Amino acid sequence: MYVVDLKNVLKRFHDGTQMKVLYDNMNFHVSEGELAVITGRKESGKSTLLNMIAAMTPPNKGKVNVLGQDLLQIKERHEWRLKNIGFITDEGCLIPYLTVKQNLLLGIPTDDRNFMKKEQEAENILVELGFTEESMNESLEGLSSKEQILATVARVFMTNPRLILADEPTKELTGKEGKEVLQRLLDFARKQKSTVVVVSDDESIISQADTYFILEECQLLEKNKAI
Ligand SMILES: Nc1ncnc2c1ncn2[C@@H]1O[C@H](COP(=O)(O)OP(=O)(O)OP(=O)(O)O)[C@@H](O)[C@H]1O
Repeated sequence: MYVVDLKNVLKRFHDGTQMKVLYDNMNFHVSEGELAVITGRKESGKSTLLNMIAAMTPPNKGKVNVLGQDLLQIKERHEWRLKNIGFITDEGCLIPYLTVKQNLLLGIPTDDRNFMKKEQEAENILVELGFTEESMNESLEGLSSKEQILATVARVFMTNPRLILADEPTKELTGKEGKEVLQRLLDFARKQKSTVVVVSDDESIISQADTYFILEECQLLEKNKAI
């Protein structure tokens, strides 16, 4: 079974003056545990593709099946997404004045009988991602951009998602820092056996991909990794 399976997908938007076709009769699939990397020129539809896989925007035609589920048939899309998908972008979704650890434990009351277990889990994830005791107890706004993105990654891993979608998560970082964040993300995903679809043109990530695609002329073309 494919974790992501798009068949004959058409997606178009009207920008007010004309119709823009992003994909036409496009097919794309990713197997369980794989790392698929997607690149493409600006505004070719990379973010829209991840949004479609996360059931945030439907195709105009064709089928989108994710984790064995026809997305058009899901009634509670938000719940389904929270349960199954980890979405990582460079836009912060955490609360700046809370500490990293508090952000990871958000929504779990301290008197919940699982709180201590969850706290331990949060600490383990943060240590794995390179946080120290001190930095995990620092408010988010006191951290570097690199640490803030790693905190977002940690929050996603707290939900143990089967599928991780990452949309240029390190766009705002320098080459070296960006590579480090992506590498930590991939190492952790591999350990959790999550399937990953990442939009990135970082060559060190492309070289580790199981499959590598370029979004071009309304199609996802599979490319040889030797670029
Ligand atoms: N909800 C929408 N309504 C109208 N047009 C949209 C909508 N979402 C995306 N588009 C258009 O679709 C095109 C592709 O957008 P998308 O963000 O998916 O591309 P991208 O490849 O991720 O771009 P970038 O490389 O700049 O991040 C753009 O022209 C964008 O304006």
